[in-house]
Amino acid sequence: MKVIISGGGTGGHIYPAIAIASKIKEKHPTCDILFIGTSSGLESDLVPKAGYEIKTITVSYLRRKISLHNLKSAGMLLKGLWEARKIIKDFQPDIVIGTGGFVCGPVVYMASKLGIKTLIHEQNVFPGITNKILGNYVDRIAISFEEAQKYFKQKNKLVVTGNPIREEFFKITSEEASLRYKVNRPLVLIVGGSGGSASINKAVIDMLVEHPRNQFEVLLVTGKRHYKELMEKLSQHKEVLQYNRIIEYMDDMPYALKACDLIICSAGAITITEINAVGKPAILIPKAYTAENHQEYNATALEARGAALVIKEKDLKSDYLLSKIEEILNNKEKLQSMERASLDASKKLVAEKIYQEIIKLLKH
Ligand SMILES: CC(=O)N[C@H]1[C@@H](OP(=O)(O)OP(=O)(O)OC[C@H]2O[C@@H](n3ccc(=O)[nH]c3=O)[C@H](O)[C@@H]2O)O[C@H](CO)[C@@H](O)[C@@H]1O
Repeated sequence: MKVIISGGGTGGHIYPAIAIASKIKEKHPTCDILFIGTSSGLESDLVPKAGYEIKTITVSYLRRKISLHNLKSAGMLLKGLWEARKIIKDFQPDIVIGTGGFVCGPVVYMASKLGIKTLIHEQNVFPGITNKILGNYVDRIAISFEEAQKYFKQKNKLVVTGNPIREEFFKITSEEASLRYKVNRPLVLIVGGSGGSASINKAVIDMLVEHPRNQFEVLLVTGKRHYKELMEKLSQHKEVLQYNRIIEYMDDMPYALKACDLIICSAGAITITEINAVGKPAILIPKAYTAENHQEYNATALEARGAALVIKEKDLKSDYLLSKIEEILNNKEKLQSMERASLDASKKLVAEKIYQEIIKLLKH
């Protein structure tokens, strides 16, 4: 069996792609899997680390207005289509899978034009533009939330699977996780998605500068591009680092998430799925600039289930954040009911369901 998987830009598109690849490998150990991404996306780092080969193509995004950039983008799109065609023809896959991000547009489109079976996976309640367009060409559309069905016209192609995440989230025990990350205070993990969030970082740093030593310990993951500047700022506030931990990227998210008592994060769909898998309560701060404001849809869906509290970026102030953290941590009943609701929202066997869809397509 030969499979091409494409998806990239941010972790929210790459980790599901890796989870699908691992499931296929588990079922077919001799299967050949090739990833297609871009050289600038996070995938060129994460995919080889996960043990898979990746080839890169040229991609750009189109802006709404006609501009010099747009003409250049159109040229790059043609180049990307041509490069994708060559890789697909050389590799001869049985199926091509897309997990979102601009890069999977030319790859999955070209595969469908070449008559190869295709499946896309959408992680969010509100679908991304690439997947919405690809919906017209692919054989199957796997979605993660029932609420997403209304945004796709091609009802007969839809299947609700949930978001596939790394197996470790289901396997690690609390004891193993605590050994790695826990101290003698409650642990509050804070992360603004795979790229970090400037507004979350600011509110948290302001909070810690004001209150460096709390009843809880903060483990802040800043995102690589924000780290240096924040650490420079903190050089005058040594006590913040004495009582809390600040890192640029968390390579060990399954352990850190399992070890924490509360997570504060932006509302990326994969992080939310991981939170539910380990049954943690969350404060969600949707990134306001995301396409069609899709993070707010993700966040509200979890809040409606009683597993999260949502703070809009415009309301995010350090004092307010501190009061909400304390309110949740100090109310055992609330904490436990949020934990239960979070676990209840978790979908099981997602990668297996997607794998079964792949097999069905290949049999036809
Ligand atoms: C700004 C933007 O448009 N973000 C989108 C992107 O998010 P983004 O990549 O930020 O989103 P997610 O929160 O969905 O996923 C992040 C992934 O990276 C991992 N991680 C993150 C930080 C870290 O230090 N270590 C680590 O391993 C998380 O565990 C998770 O697996 O794709 C998601 C899925 O389509 C969307 O819902 C998000 O809205």
